[in-house]
Amino acid sequence: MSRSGSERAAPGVSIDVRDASLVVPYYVQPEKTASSWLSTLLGAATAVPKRRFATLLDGLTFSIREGERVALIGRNGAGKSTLLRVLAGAFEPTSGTVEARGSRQALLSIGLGFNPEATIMENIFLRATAMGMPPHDIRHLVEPVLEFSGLGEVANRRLLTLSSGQRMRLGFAISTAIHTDIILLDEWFGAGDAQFVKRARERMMGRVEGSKIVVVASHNDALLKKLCNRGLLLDQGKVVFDGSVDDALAAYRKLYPPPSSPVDLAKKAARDEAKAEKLAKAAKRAKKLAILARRAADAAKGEIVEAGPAAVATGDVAPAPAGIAGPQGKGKAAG
Ligand SMILES: Nc1ncnc2c1ncn2[C@@H]1O[C@H](COP(=O)(O)OP(=O)(O)OP(=O)(O)O)[C@@H](O)[C@H]1O
Repeated sequence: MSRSGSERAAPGVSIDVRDASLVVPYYVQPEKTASSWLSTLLGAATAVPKRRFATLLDGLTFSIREGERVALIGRNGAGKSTLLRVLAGAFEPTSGTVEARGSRQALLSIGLGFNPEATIMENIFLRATAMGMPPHDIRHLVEPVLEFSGLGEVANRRLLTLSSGQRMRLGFAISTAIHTDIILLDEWFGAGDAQFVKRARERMMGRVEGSKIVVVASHNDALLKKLCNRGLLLDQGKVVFDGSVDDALAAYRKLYPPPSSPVDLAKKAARDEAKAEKLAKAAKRAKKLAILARRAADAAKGEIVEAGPAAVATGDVAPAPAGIAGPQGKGKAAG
């Protein structure tokens, strides 16, 4: 790793993670082989699930300072979203510490924290309260949120009457309505109609530019290169590389080489076929040479060879004369 996690904390906006781990319990059904649907049903109803523990984050230590825009890189299940949740304060690490200085805003799950029975207006209040905003600030937030989400006309309808795209708009509008020092983003999303997506992107870029620390988890290399100036590579809940985005992406590709494209696969198949053809030709030539060599050896011993030159020329193995069986060159014709 090219950066040390033991730098001293500087004043200002920062995130310090020290030996943080997150271990969670989960339950698994015991494996059973049932002989009939009835025993399958009974087994499922009576089996006691077993408790296991999963280490989602494993002894992470790093610091993020003002001006840093960190890309979280890693394959599916590496722990990126879990780490973002820990950085956002939604999950407490089971050991170690996470200290964040500065106001934080996380865009993790846009629809999280909504009450489907409450109206859109009420949901704006609920969500903004959950984000820690004082009531007098929330009042100023309502109009801009309704305007940005384009839901002003239906502000008094219950949330459950909205489409999923409309809910996403509302969630996005609320989450990005305020400026914070630290912004935590999970994947770049593109839901909604093209016009909204364009506005959402513009707003997001504005928020990213106006934030002092940005942490973004994404599988979009181009986006990460554009947004970030530091890359953390996660693998199985551990930070396995910390450095520039380009170097982190290169380390990721080294760890998990990308699968070949269909074009590459077709080219490789053609190369393999040509190689196999070459090998077959070489084997045929070797066979001919072996026959010629054997004949020469037989001739030298003064024996009669029972194969015509045409057969040898076409590459076929010289047949034994009819009625006489046995391996070639073993003196079948001599008797
Ligand atoms: N509540 C849970 N109980 C047990 N395992 C969990 C739980 N939540 C997540 N996991 C596991 O933790 C691991 C990390 O998940 P996480 O969502 O952080 O990965 P990720 O890097 O964000 O993946 P992706 O790129 O797919 O979004 C996964 O193996 C996942 O199955």
